[in-house]
Amino acid sequence: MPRPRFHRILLKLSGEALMGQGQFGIDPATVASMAGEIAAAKEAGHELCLVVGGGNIFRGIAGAAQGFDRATGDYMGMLATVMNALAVQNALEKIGVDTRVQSAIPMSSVCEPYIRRRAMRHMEKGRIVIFAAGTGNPYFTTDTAAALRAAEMGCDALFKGTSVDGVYDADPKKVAGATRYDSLSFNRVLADDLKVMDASAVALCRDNKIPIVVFNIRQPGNLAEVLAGRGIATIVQNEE
Ligand SMILES: Nc1ncnc2c1ncn2[C@@H]1O[C@H](COP(=O)(O)OP(=O)(O)OP(=O)(O)O)[C@@H](O)[C@H]1O
Ligand SMILES: O=c1ccn([C@@H]2O[C@H](COP(=O)(O)O)[C@@H](O)[C@H]2O)c(=O)[nH]1
Repeated sequence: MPRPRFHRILLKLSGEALMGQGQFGIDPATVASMAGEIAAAKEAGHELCLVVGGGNIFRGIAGAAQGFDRATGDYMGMLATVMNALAVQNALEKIGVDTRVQSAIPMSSVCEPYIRRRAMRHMEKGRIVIFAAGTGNPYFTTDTAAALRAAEMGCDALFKGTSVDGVYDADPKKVAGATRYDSLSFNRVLADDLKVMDASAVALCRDNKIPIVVFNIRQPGNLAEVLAGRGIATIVQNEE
């Protein structure tokens, strides 16, 4: 069954997707190619805002495992998302797309602070707003930031662009033969503890009736396909 098309979307880009074939950091060619796909989505008439992850640089939980204080590690992770946001902004502006980066941790010499009404105005003017520094709070992730900003911006859906092509009944990177869902309910994701996204993000989308579309952003051309309601992806939504 074709999935619905959505007009205003929040696109969550996993930090890992920016690594390309590398194991760490930012691959400029990968970021440029993603920017091209985002620009095409805008050309196709979608209103877009972005949340960028930081897993290609630093995750607080990994830092804690190495002996960092968890909250300090989380702040380091949030700063990593700012670097990624600037890289995506740079790539978009190189191809003529008007953007603004807004950070949940104010850093006025680098980018705008997050101001909801200002972000809305940017979107009305056709700019792509890139939300950086997650929620600004430790013990959260950029998935929750994506759900929060999607609700605040009145988005019709949250598209999670990641390194797997949907939600499976178990982590497909760990369990051979895991089965992919085409669609499933928020409550099923939570009840089965499916870890493709953290529970707080899923609950926030459920409570605000924002469908989540999980798809593989690493596959060239996939963003356009999935936005058009085609291609391989999983839609998570409320039961009818
Ligand atoms: N049931 C499941 N279905 C699909 N993927 C799952 C599932 N359980 C765990 N995963 C894992 O979830 C990950 C998707 O999250 P992702 O890697 O995009 O992390 P992120 O924290 O959102 O981004 P970042 O790379 O910025 O940290 C995949 O790597 C996948 O292996
Ligand atoms: O609201 C937030 C968002 C993120 N963090 C920290 O940043 C890293 C990177 O984000 P990912 O979602 O893993 O890509 C995350 O591991 C946290 O350490 C945060 O503290 N608060």
